[in-house]
Amino acid sequence: MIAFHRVSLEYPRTGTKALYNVSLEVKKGEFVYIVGHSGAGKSTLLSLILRRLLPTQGAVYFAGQNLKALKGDGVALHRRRIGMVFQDHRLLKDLTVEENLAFVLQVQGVPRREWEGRIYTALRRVGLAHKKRAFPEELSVGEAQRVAIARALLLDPPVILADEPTGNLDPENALSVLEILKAAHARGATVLLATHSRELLEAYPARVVVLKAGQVVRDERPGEGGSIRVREGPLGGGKED
Ligand SMILES: Nc1ncnc2c1ncn2[C@@H]1O[C@H](COP(=O)(O)OP(=O)(O)OP(=O)(O)O)[C@@H](O)[C@H]1O
Repeated sequence: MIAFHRVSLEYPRTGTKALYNVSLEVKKGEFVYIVGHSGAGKSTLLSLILRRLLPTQGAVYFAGQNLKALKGDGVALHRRRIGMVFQDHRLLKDLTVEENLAFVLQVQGVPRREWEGRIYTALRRVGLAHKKRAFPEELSVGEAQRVAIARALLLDPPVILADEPTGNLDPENALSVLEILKAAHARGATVLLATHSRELLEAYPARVVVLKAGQVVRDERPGEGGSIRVREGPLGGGKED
């Protein structure tokens, strides 16, 4: 589904080498944690999949297609295949929950007759159908993040990228976000989740890719090499191992 072939990424303005020679393959339907210290390159890796960035060297493939070859509409169509969730909810504050979701459907050209059903399904999946008329500031932090996930899942994208989606949440809300992502995974989505949270990895063991200073230093699936437990260091405890 997603493949990195010897990808390096240098940010041109600062010369920061954020990724170096990363090769990685994620199969359709996999659930993958991306972990590593702050600055290890997790967000950069997700931005390359979104094609917000192009590699300085190497290539990123999505469903067999080199993302570098996408032009014009191709980029927008590519991004439709991806549901993106960030640490902050990024909801539009002057729109209600249902208007926030309708806005996405409008932008994506979904026929108006489908809006109500799609919005209801998406909100029900995150347990917030009863909040459709609330404004973002009338929601708790956890609820707002669940609405943001509902928005990301509106078009049933085959791939979900979540960049530290539980970073602002208490453990209970973090686990409910994980449950929603697990359910999307169970419906067949490929999920990449960048996180510092050891609790998530323990609550739902899955493949773990560890980045350190822009390189993949570990890549383990549950049951492989005995354990997927990641040591104290790479989860962002602040000290290098
Ligand atoms: N737009 C940018 N321009 C220049 N350098 C950048 C940019 N974005 C990130 N970097 C640098 O690239 C490196 C990787 O950053 P990245 O955001 O990918 O790390 P991360 O693992 O997601 O960190 P965090 O856990 O703090 O979000 C860091 O050294 C960072 O300072």
